[in-house]
Amino acid sequence: MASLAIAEVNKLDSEEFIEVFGNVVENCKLAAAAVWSHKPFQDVDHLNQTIADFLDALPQKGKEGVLRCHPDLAGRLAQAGQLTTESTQEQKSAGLDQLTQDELSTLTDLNQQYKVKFGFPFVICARLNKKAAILNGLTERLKHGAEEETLAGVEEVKKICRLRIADIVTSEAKL
Ligand SMILES: NC(=O)N[C@H]1NC(=O)NC1=O
Repeated sequence: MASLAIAEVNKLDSEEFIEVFGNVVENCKLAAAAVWSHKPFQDVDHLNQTIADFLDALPQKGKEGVLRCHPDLAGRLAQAGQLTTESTQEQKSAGLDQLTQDELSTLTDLNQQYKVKFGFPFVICARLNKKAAILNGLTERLKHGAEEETLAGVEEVKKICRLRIADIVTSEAKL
């Protein structure tokens, strides 16, 4: 539900901006707090790019920390109904609330192997993937090296972020 024009975004003070954009990177208000100082944003692409630049500029440990702010797909918080509103919708859109017992135990097992190997959770943009693509992606990405996988995870965070921002900011048609 897009409701804010970029001109209105540019008028938000830092507190309001963090309130509105504090979860575009899951559980990471710091990202919103950091990019606020780059306003005015010319358009929604500029806002997206500023967040992407912030994520890219983080050192390896910072990127890992951002990934660690994400809940497991169909994990403990999902089972307990304790995900953020955004994550709840996203996981639902991928069909992760409709897994069979077998699929759930496969996903739980792969998530666990992934965390043991890399030290952070598997992150993928659930709105752009259905459950089969998520299970395949997880199996494939388990074969990666740590640095490669940190970068893959951050690219997924950017996709999640772009879609969340599209729900908040109207994108003006370019004439
Ligand atoms: N672990 C993980 O990928 N979580 C996320 N993915 C997504 O689209 N929303 C999330 O919370």
